[in-house]
Amino acid sequence: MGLHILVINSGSSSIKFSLIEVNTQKTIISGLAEKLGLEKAILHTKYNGETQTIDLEKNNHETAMQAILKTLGEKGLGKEITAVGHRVVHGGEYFSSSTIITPEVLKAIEKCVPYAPLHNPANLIGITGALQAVPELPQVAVFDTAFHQSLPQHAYLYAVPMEWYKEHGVRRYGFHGISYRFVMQEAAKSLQIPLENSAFVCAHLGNGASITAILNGKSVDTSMGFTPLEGLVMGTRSGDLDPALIGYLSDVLKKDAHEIVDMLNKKSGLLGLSGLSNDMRELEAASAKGDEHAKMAIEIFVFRLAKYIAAMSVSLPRVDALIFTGGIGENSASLRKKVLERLAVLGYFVDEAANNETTRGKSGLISNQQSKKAIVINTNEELMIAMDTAALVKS
Ligand SMILES: Nc1ncnc2c1ncn2[C@@H]1O[C@H](COP(=O)(O)OP(=O)(O)O)[C@@H](O)[C@H]1O
Ligand SMILES: CC(=O)OP(=O)(O)O
Ligand SMILES: [Mg+2]
Repeated sequence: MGLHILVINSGSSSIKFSLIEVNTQKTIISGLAEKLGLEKAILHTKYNGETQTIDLEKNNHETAMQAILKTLGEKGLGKEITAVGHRVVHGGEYFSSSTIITPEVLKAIEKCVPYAPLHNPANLIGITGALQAVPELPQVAVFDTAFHQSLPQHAYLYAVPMEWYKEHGVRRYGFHGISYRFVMQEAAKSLQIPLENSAFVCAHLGNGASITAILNGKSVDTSMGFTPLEGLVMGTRSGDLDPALIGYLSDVLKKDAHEIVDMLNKKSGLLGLSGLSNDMRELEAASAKGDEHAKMAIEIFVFRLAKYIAAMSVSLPRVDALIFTGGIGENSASLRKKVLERLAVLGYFVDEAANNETTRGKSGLISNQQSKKAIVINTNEELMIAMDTAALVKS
């Protein structure tokens, strides 16, 4: 019997889980506990092609973790778990790779809470919930930031007083590293390029969106910064803007800086522009029906992304391939086409047939013979977490 890893991605109001058999890379069972902290928390489970939904007795993360483990137990899967792997969003400068969770590791993750007040507290609750529920199992933390610890100083420092970096950790950290690590390996395999001698620009376009320049398997530049707010236009996040806006808006809206930042995180991006939705699928449907705001939101998303692809190209000596991943990158053929059209100046040209609707959700090249290579790669953050966890537990 191979190693079975329970992967936990604990967010502020949800816990996503999957049980992964590492040797076969199969997901045996997966699910989502949602509406935690709200009125009626529920747990959805997908097993053997069937979906089951149950109400949770209490609406907190501990109850959700217990319910997840109980469900695994009822299906006879509880005893098979070898270890638990957790996604942790912010590891600061403490972690450049995944690590077995010890009391010291927990303390370091706690120290990063002020850097990621939306994410790290939820990650910690997921970890403590699992430690309470299955104290006998090894637990591993896999960080979104770790992959970007290879950033050179010129890419991670902001042009602000140096004391801010030295005393307060003000720098660009970068995120989505779990996805980038998985996707670059898959891209190298698919293009038959050795990873140690490769140069990729990789766009991870999900609800959160970022882009990274990857040289020889290492991050050398990335669009997200001190927090996951910087860079591209996202579902509900603004991405880049003039920081002077925070002072101005604080005055005219009579809100403090934290409230403004909260609105930049939760009420901006595609949602703010369209006034309709943070969801690209819904915006594409609305745009097709003539909704001008949805159309504009998509255009701004595409424009910023194309600009960033150009910028990231400058961080590399050459570009072997442009990679699209994440829910939008993997599924939206029309968005990829719009982006490549803006990149003709860099030598990218779409292959209409390869990039058509029937290739939705599939990995593969989408550029034509004359073009520099552009490729879609499906990400799998859960599998990456499971593989890291298995490797640490084995060693
Ligand atoms: N067929 C599709 N066409 C366009 N956008 C899609 C499609 N499928 C998923 N998406 C978009 O992908 C985004 C979610 O990406 P995903 O990577 O699943 O999110 P998360 O960051 O929450 O993991 C949403 O904006 C969703 O609308
Ligand atoms: C770090 C981050 O932005 O994560 P997500 O895309 O899951 O929101
Ligand atoms: Mg995501």
